[in-house]
Amino acid sequence: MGEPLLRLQNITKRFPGVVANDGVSLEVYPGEVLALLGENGAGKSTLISILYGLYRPDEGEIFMEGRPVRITSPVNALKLGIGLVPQHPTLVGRHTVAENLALGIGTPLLPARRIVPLIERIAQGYGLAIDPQAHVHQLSPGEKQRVEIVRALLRGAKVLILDEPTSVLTPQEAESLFRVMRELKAAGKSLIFISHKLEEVLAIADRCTVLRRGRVVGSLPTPEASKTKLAQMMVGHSVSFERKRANPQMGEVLLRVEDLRVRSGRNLPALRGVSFELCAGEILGIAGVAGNGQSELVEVLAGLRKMEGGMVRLAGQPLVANPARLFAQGVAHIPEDRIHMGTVPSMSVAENLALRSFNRPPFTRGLLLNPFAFAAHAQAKIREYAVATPGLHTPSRLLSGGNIQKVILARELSGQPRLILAVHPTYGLDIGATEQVHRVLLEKTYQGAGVLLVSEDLEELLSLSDRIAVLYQGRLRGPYPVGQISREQVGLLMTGGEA
Ligand SMILES: Nc1ncnc2c1ncn2[C@@H]1O[C@H](COP(=O)(O)OP(=O)(O)OP(=O)(O)O)[C@@H](O)[C@H]1O
Repeated sequence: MGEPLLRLQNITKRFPGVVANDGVSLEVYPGEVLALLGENGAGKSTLISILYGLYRPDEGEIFMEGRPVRITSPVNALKLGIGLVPQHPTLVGRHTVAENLALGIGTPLLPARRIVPLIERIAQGYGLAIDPQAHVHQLSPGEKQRVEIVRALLRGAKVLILDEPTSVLTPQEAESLFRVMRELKAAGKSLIFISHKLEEVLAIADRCTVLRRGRVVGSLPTPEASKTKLAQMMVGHSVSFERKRANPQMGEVLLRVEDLRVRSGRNLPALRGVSFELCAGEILGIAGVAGNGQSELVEVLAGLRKMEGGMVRLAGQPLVANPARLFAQGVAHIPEDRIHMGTVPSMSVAENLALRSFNRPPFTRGLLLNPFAFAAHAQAKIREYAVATPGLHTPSRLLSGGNIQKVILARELSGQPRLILAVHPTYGLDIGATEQVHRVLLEKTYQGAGVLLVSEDLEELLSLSDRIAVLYQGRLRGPYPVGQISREQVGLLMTGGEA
């Protein structure tokens, strides 16, 4: 394969209480897609942050085209030819694509019009469909991602790091991203691809490197890999991939939504007359590209947003728009913005785990808080949900994304919720944690809870839901029983097409 384009040798990065990267060595060759896999907290983001100049390693060396380099900042990383396509685009919404790409290109005053031909050349060369004159706020998640790819290429990236790039894409958009990735490969670029979705990894990667607890547990060429083998390497034991739903026991109608109309934060119509029912014991999947009314729907049901019109009944009673009362009535909410809405980042893991019930026994003793109860509760939940944390008193902002999600799940799903509003409940979770969340959600339905599952992950929706509905521009299509609609049909409805 010749000389690697990028080589890491014995990279170690320590944080208080954890070794996030422990002697990591890996290499990426020109024209290769390397998948980087690992459980939550395995050290993937830390490694990327080192490559992109956000963190400095404590030990180890990095070589670019055979020469040792020190990556001191993102600007420096780009100069060396390392570009990052972030999970959440960092573009300025009110500017055009060309204006965004002209920003920070090294010559800050490059006029946007001079950059248009450059953008067009790159876009055409790699099959990236983007319009340089479009305003960024009008773009879909897939289009924004393409702009980020062009930005990295425009600045001369030879190695492109794609951090969970398909998590916000429809199946059709993901396919077109893969076509672009193949073009980039053919042009000799190296790609580092991070994903928890093993089907994708097998479809696009040339080699897979698996991290566990900060160490490389192995690298293998994709033709020698399988889902079972990779999962085994990641979690250290075997994992099953069967369709998970069996014998739903549906009860009475639990939630009835009639002609619901809601305005968004920007006072635009977000839901334009949505009606559906959800039964006790049922999982109703809501598919859709982000921004089509999903957030507003869940916020209304969680008591966080006012309705403009229509009716919502929970167990026959009109819904009271008060989050604390709804929680007391058994409505659990796994929010979309888990860091800001789901946790208090500066509070400890133990405190975050008790946030919903800290003012009740056993957490109170008379007028005082009982620290032993907090600790005992936290220890039990950390064990049950396998939260990787240096300790009970670690502020939750220091946990990896997946582990913050586990803290929220552990808190919201304890007790006996009747209605679970689960928004992307496994977003960013590794396969082991995903399995566990799925198991808990299924268990809750067997105990009679109804689940509204909002997800962008079609595999998840199809493997868990009993029925699936699609939100597109504030209108609901379906619900359809899950056996009667294919993955491709859901994908088409998500982009406004006909199934
Ligand atoms: N700034 C920090 N301070 C302290 N600990 C940190 C910091 N950043 C990461 N860690 C810890 O380092 C370990 C590796 O985390 P990292 O975010 O790299 O994992 P990851 O593989 O990207 O996980 P995920 O899939 O959940 O994003 C975790 O135990 C995490 O809690």
